[in-house]
Amino acid sequence: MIEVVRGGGELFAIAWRESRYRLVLSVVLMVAQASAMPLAAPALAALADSALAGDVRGATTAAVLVVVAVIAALTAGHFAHIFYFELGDRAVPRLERELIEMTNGSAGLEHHERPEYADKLQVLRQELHRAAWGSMESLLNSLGLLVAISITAVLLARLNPLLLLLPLAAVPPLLLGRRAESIVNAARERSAPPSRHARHLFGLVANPVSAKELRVSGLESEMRSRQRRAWDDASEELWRGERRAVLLRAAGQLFFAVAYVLGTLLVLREAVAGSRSVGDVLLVLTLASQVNQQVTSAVTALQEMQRTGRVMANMRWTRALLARQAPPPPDRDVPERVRDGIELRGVSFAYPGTDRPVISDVDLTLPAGGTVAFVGENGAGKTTLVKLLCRFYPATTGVIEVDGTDLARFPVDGWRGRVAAGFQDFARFELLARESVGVGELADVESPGAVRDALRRARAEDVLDRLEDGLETQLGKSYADGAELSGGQWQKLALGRAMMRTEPLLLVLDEPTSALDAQAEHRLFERYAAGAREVGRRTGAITVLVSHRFSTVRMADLIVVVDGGRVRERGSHDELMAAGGLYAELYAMQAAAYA
Ligand SMILES: Nc1ncnc2c1ncn2[C@@H]1O[C@H](COP(=O)(O)OP(=O)(O)OP(=O)(O)O)[C@@H](O)[C@H]1O
Repeated sequence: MIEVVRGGGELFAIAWRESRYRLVLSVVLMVAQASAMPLAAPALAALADSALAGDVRGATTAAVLVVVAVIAALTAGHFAHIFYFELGDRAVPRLERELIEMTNGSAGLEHHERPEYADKLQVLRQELHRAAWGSMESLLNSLGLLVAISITAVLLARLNPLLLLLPLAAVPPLLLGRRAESIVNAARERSAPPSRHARHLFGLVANPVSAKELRVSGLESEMRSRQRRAWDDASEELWRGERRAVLLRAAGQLFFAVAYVLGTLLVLREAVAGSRSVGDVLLVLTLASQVNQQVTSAVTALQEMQRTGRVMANMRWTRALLARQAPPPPDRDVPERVRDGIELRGVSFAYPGTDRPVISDVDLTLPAGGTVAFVGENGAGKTTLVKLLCRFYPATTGVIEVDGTDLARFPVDGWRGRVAAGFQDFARFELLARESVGVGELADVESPGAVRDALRRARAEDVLDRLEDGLETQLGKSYADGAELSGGQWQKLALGRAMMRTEPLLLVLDEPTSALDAQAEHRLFERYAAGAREVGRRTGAITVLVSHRFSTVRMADLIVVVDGGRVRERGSHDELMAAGGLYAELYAMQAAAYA
């Protein structure tokens, strides 16, 4: 209940900030609508009694009041709708903006690793529109209902205090309604993982990129049946919750129906005994049926408000999670150049939500101006080391220092502004080709010269030759006239993007050329290494290269062999070959495979 009140209050505050006059008008009109019907009941009773007594004047006045009340009940809500619809419409983008800013504007990627974050985000995505705007309606409805219930209670109490039990009979349906809602909520959260899995499988089956693999491996029907099973699991979970909820709500309504009949009989008995008028019987019949209506609306409004409460609570949870993740306030400026190097001391790391360390006790120096290659088998921890260097996550223990200063003391944005990176799982920006590359350094996105230079450094100019309008070609299948590129071409553009920063302190190339053939990669890195040394002389920039191809790796100044999250060997190619360890073994194996 506290969550409902808190969520309602937060929504009210958003509406107040968005437009005060719309909020005030909505409240006034909704209250007018809600109180009109209970007020029409005594007017109707007076009409009946006056008519029976032959009092034409009294009957006419009462009839006018009834008409006015009915007109207000029929129209005020519609006018209110105009205003609160706009309020809801404004609240949605406001909440969406906050959600986008929270999830994308945070410093790290930690939250993306948490399953409970994924679950809450899914609920938020599904419910945000409905909650923001449906709840604006139910918030105002609830206010109106509160007024209507109060008027009804006073009128009933004047007839017979026992009738006050009638609104009280609304409590069990309310409680059962709440219970039903939490059952549905729990079912929804339980169904989120299988439903996410089903969506993922649907994406795989529908995606042209995976379509090739699925067909070659004959996986289509297996994927379809898995997708169906996951969907069935999610639906079954939801339906089970919904069925239980419906039964609980029906039981609550039945309870109220019995109370309604008893209440009516109470006044009818007094009327038969002559102590009550026909108008009184009419009054109780009308009011009691309204109480029923009010209860149903209150339950619905409460359910809707619970949804709002949950959305707002999820927003608070996400806000708090991201606030916990916020890095400590920076107290050092990012240096203009790296003098000595980057040093990892006793660095260990486990992904958030897991306790298995994937990096253990790493002590490593990446010398300024040098090219360092990380090699090792799949899952060894190479990419994780790169992510730590980019400050996507803080190390669980240990410290990473740049020239003796803890990396965590620099502003995250400042550090990232001096990191250039190309990843194996690169993004495909379906923009103009110039923008798709240029966003690597936003300040130069409008400069065709800077973009061409970056593409040259990435040896990716040839991609432009195939584009009708060169740099100004729209890319991507989402556009009718968009040019679709091959995987290798997209990757070359991503590499060009990584080359947009001309003065990085750290350049990370995490298998950014896996879609290229080994020779192309080798040539690219030869040329690149020469350029990197040049930049290295100027800014002390360190290049970190992750590759499985030893022909590329061997040209690095320092090769680090990562194995099971630990540094197993380090040295130049010649030193490691002479040592005859894991590197020499892997090198020989690959050389034999290519021979
Ligand atoms: N987001 C994540 N959450 C939990 N564990 C992860 C996550 N990403 C990677 N891991 C685990 O961390 C370990 C190291 O993975 P990492 O991607 O760093 O290896 P890698 O050496 O780069 O492998 P590859 O050569 O296949 O790219 C693996 O056991 C992997 O399962």
